[in-house]
Amino acid sequence: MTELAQQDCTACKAGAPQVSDEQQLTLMQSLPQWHCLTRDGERQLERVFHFKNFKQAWAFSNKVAELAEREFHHPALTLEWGKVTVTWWTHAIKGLHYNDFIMAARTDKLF
Ligand SMILES: C[C@H](O)[C@H](O)[C@H]1CNC2=NC(N)=NC(=O)C2=N1
Repeated sequence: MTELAQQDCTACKAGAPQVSDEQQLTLMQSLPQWHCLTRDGERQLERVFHFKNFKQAWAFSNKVAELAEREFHHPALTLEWGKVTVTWWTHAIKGLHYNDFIMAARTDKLF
């Protein structure tokens, strides 16, 4: 099986299937630093990345933003001194699509 981070996102629009609970369990094994939570009824993937200072956190958040724009799939990013919280989910389906797991794996490669 191709590593998650090597896979490409697929075009996703309203009506696309969310990943099942079983798929989620399997996929999360490749993302040990991430956790799955539910906010406003929507499943999301989230990881907090830690840095020595604000400047390093800022640089990392820029890299994630550039990745998102390239793939046209965008996270929530919370930038703080020494910390970046990255949250992936798919707005169009109000939950988790396979793309979100690919993007989380790609985010790990930027760290
Ligand atoms: C208008 C809509 O948000 C856009 O078509 C794209 C852009 N980036 C996106 N990013 C995420 N995470 N989910 C989306 O549904 C999404 N849709």
